[in-house]
Amino acid sequence: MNGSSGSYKAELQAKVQALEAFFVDGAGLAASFVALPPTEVFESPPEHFRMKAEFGIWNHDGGPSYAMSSGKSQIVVDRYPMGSRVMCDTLMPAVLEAIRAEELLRAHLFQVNFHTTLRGGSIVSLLYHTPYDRGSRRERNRIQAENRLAEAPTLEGDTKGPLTDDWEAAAVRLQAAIAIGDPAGASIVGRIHGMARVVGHDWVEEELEVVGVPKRLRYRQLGGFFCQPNAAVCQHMLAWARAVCLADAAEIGTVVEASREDDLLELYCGNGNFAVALAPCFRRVLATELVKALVDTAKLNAEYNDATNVAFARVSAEELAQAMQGTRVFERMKHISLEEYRLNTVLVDPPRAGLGPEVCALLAQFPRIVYISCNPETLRVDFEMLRETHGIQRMAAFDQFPYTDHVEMGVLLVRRAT
Ligand SMILES: C[S@@+](CC[C@H](N)C(=O)[O-])C[C@H]1O[C@@H](n2cnc3c(N)ncnc32)[C@H](O)[C@@H]1O
Repeated sequence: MNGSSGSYKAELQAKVQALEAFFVDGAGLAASFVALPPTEVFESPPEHFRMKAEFGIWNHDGGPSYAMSSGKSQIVVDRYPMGSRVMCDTLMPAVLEAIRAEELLRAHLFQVNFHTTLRGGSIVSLLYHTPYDRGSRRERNRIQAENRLAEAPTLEGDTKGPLTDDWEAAAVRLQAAIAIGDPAGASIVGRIHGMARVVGHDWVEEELEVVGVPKRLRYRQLGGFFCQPNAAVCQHMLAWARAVCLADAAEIGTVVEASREDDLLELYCGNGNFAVALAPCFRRVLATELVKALVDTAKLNAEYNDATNVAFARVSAEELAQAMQGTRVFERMKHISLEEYRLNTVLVDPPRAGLGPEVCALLAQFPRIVYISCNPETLRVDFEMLRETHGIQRMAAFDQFPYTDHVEMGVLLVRRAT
């Protein structure tokens, strides 16, 4: 990356062209793709766009350094201008200085993860190899539940094992050093095998400005769980999804003060990122997600933003399909009366693996599908199923990952009249 905005734009243009060609020229797919709508392209800032990044720790003669893998080799990273400003200018130098100075922080450390925000406030996660017997499963569970390692067991004779009380004291010193450069501060989290010792919180709070939303949206984001990595582009994604949902509201419901009179179903809702931003556009929203910690965070985020018309359920997309077909009943959905919803729009934002046949069959029943995809290959496979009933009406490329081949897509699929 050379950081010049000219080269950024040229790279993005090439990426979008490749994406369009991929959809039009795909083997056996050309016939229904030739009439693609023009791609709406949403740029990233050319620098300091990544809110989250992970670095390996490479120990060499000059002391530990940050490293990233490139093919089979490791590249030392001295400066990382793709990382957010606070990550690049404050956190990375402070953490490196601390781990060079403090054996307690350095011993068995193999990775450092940064999670930052536009609002201010960060998490620095230090990941350690386990140098000791972790004890019985029951004991591990107890420790995990407390989210602390009050008396972390150490290797016999090794008084410097990770995550001891002495480690915590060193983490507190690191936290204080970071606060000198960044008054919003950082939490320091030591992690070993799913267990964590936390100095501060294992979460951050973000605020996003979304076109059409009068107040900034406030989100809690959990350390170690999914959230959109490029906050500036995430703001575009949320604004686009709102515009797409409202654009032809009159076709299905009646537009009342820029909101629909029908309801939204969301699958793969994560921490409520889309649900919260889309709630004012709909009468009601039913949002579902597999991971309990994310569902709990999504509920909190709905509260933060007065999104009182959103209900959440912890079910997988496949389970929801079964519930909607009436083939299974879930205790986890007992607070939801599906028959009370007027669901005409469904929004999906699946992981890289895409939707699969069971979920596509559910989606095919909806007049409108908003499909956010981090993997154009699986989007195309899913569309092979959905093309029987739906055509692509809008298509967007969100440049979440500048200077890589990856691109996030948004597609509005509308059911063809029969
Ligand atoms: C790409 S993330 C999108 C999250 C959210 N839309 C956002 O913008 O932050 C995909 C989400 O799907 C969830 N997930 C993965 N497999 C799932 C499944 N089979 N059913 C429901 N949710 C699933 C993950 O836990 C993750 O939160």
